[in-house]
Amino acid sequence: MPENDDITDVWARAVDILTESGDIGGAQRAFIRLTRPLGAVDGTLLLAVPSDFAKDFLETRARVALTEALTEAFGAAVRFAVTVDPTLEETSPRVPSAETPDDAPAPPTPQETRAAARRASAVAEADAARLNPKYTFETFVIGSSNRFAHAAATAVAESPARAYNPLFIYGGSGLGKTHLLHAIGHYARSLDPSVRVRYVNSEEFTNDFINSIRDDKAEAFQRRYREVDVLLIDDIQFLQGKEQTMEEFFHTFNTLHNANKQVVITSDLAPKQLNGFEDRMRSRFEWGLLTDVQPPDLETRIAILRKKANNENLEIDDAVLSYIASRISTNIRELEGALIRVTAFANLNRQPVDESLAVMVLKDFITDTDGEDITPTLIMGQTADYFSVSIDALCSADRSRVLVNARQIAMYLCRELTELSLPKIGQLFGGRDHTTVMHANRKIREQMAEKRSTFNQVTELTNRIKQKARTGG
Ligand SMILES: Nc1ncnc2c1ncn2[C@@H]1O[C@H](COP(=O)(O)OP(=O)(O)OP(=O)(O)O)[C@@H](O)[C@H]1O
Repeated sequence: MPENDDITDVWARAVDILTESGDIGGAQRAFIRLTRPLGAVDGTLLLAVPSDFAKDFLETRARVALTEALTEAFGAAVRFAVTVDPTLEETSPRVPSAETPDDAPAPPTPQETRAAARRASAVAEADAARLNPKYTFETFVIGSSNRFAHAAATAVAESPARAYNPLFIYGGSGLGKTHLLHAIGHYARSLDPSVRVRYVNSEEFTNDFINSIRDDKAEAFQRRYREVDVLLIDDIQFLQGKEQTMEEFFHTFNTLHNANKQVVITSDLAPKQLNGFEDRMRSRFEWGLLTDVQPPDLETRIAILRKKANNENLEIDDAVLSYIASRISTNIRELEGALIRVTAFANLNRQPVDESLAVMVLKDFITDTDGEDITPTLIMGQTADYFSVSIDALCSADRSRVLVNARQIAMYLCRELTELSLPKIGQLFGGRDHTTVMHANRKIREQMAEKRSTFNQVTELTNRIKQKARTGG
């Protein structure tokens, strides 16, 4: 986080990124223009807006897009908190006034910044949970493959630290572990808004820990993870081999557990199979409840697709959903990817989504993936080639239109075709934050349904990548 002096510059950059992304509509930009950055406290940027209405807008409709833009502008994960300052309405240069430059708001004094920090700290608390609004129990489909994990997750959210502690959920990629973690956080907070929840992927935890040592901020780091009621830690397997971080996590875990605070952990493997973890750590993972998630059966896959379609207001025949569900069986992320492609194609061509269209669109997408070895290097190499750019440029900070598009497509394909986590993908693309990858992913999904060129680029590249992987690269 830069010094407060630089905050105005970085804020201006974030506003540019946000505007360029097209995520915020014309009328809504007024809210952004009225927003003033006040300063930074503990990784949280404090923003002031003139009304509750504007605050509500930033915190709900604009939350994801703004967080992503800020993170990109700062070059590190950033949260924001919003405070209402009615005097901004009069002082904001809504109508630029060349004659009265003195009307421009004066930069806040240190006292004002501190006061705003105090006012905003409650908001920052809510922000710190970092939960994806889409991953709730309402959007989670229950089937025999995840019934037990779902029940355990609900029990933990209803009575943190009193049902099972820790709750350890394990299973293959794309089977809903992250979704369940976030759902626990949402539900626990809906039952008791004062519950302090924090979600973190173990790779972010590692980076945060390393940065805290570098910046001599160990205390703030410990506060972040120890002063919570529910700690949700995703993909614990990534701590493997990171001795110091593991040690830190061990103490975090003990502190929370001793203080009767809930810990929920996910992993790709059961504790016993987690190599590179000390026995004392593995045995703690088994103190509470272990539960796995399995690949969903056909009925559950169809139900998941139906729910996704309903949530997106898409009208799709059951025959189409059955067809997609019958062809993709192991990974729910891939199942969603197939649905997106089919509906994007139908939308672009103004055609109804029927089975023959699904068969046609997915003919290359659904291939026997056995033996395929799709690596991020392969994806980056093929994407760079396709757009006639270099891999270095893909990973650089260059934000020219061609590169932004190529980079976002490559990130999207890494997410869809490999099992890499969001932070890992961000790291591969020049040390970007995981929210940048999330943004790219969403952007390309949306663009595929709106721009034929994007749809074609993604389809063509997927085919090339799968082809290369099949023939051994
Ligand atoms: N039972 C379910 N109902 C609805 N959607 C689901 C369900 N299970 C998974 N999904 C969706 O599938 C996608 C992948 O799930 P998620 O990211 O939670 O998987 P994961 O097990 O954490 O994978 P990874 O180990 O790769 O991080 C998400 O979009 C999620 O919403």
